[in-house]
Amino acid sequence: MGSQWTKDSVYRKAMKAGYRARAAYKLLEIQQRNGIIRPGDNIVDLGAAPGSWLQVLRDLTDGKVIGVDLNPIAPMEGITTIVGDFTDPLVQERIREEARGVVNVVVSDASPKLSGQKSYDQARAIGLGEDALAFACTILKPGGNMVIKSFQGELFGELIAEVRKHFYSVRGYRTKASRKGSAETYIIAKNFKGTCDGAERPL
Ligand SMILES: C[S@@+](CC[C@H](N)C(=O)[O-])C[C@H]1O[C@@H](n2cnc3c(N)ncnc32)[C@H](O)[C@@H]1O
Repeated sequence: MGSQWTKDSVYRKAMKAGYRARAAYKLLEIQQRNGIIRPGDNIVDLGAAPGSWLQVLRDLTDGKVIGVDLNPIAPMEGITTIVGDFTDPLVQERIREEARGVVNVVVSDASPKLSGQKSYDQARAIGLGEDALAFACTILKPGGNMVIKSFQGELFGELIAEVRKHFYSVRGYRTKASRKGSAETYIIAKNFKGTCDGAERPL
């Protein structure tokens, strides 16, 4: 994960366990506390490289798992990977084709390259969360669940309000595996209403 990821104890634990990144523990905790994934679910993972969430997802479901990232993801048995920008309509079309009809869960751990300028980085991260939500609304099955990586800050409230328009149950959740002092907060959205703000649902 580049130089942002120092070799702290969670990192060392993850490497020992065979995970590709320490982020695996964030998803494991999210699942344990929020039960977003059921066995048999078909899942799309946005911003999936290097692939530790995909490793966790593979163990949680027998359904189809699709990982998408700007960067290549080293091959993983039983996982479909797509290299591309998930906001690109052509990439979205490929995801739809691979999903072949039913997506029960969308998880997004996507984050932009950080510039170090706090408010600029937060605005871009929130924008990416909005993009993930807009896309998820076009592929998720009604009743489906979603996880969106986000950051606390002035725009966080707007994003969570937007998510609430589309899901019956929504909460912010900070994982213990997140770095100390980080504003990182995941939005846990359950029970998709099936509405898409007038946008077409191609599936
Ligand atoms: C924190 S990493 C994800 C770690 C991953 N969950 C794991 O467990 O290995 C964030 C990823 O988001 C990706 N990303 C950012 N914007 C993206 C976009 N528009 N489309 C696809 N991937 C994106 C980055 O390339 C980066 O690999």
